[in-house]
Amino acid sequence: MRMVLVVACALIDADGRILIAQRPEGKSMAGLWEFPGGKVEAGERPEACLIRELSEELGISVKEECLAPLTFASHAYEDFHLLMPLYVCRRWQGTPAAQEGQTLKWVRAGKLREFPMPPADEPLIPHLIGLVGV
Ligand SMILES: Nc1nc2c([nH]c(=O)n2[C@H]2C[C@H](O)[C@@H](COP(=O)(O)OP(=O)(O)OP(=O)(O)O)O2)c(=O)[nH]1
Repeated sequence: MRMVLVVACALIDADGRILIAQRPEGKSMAGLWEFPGGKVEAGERPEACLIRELSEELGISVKEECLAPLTFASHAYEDFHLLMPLYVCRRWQGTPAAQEGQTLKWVRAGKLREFPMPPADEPLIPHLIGLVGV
């Protein structure tokens, strides 16, 4: 099966809340809440991809040394297999604001289950709860 590499990031604020974004209408899995990030382009390093996506999607600037790997998702969708490293980041420049029509929300890790997420993301939640608490 086709393997798709997507990098994603849990931004964590000073209160320990995590930023999620709602996929806009017209995209696959529209309406579901996800971690900011996106597909790694040919020849691109995953960390560079994530820094690019965070800038494009949220208008923030992140330094590579502020990205810490937490875990990854490995999930078989119908038409591709998703491999998605999840980084966490507690330090960035600027204020995250939706640049691409998404809806953003800061939520406690223990509340993530209240927001419908892609099936690949569900196993990530306990790792985030382990990191920041409920
Ligand atoms: N950014 C992000 N993508 C996720 C998450 N969980 C998850 O299954 N995905 C999937 C959705 C998409 O298939 C892919 C990310 O693609 P993308 O955001 O760069 O591009 P896209 O929506 O335009 O892609 P597409 O699905 O429409 O082809 O990874 C997540 O938490 N964050």
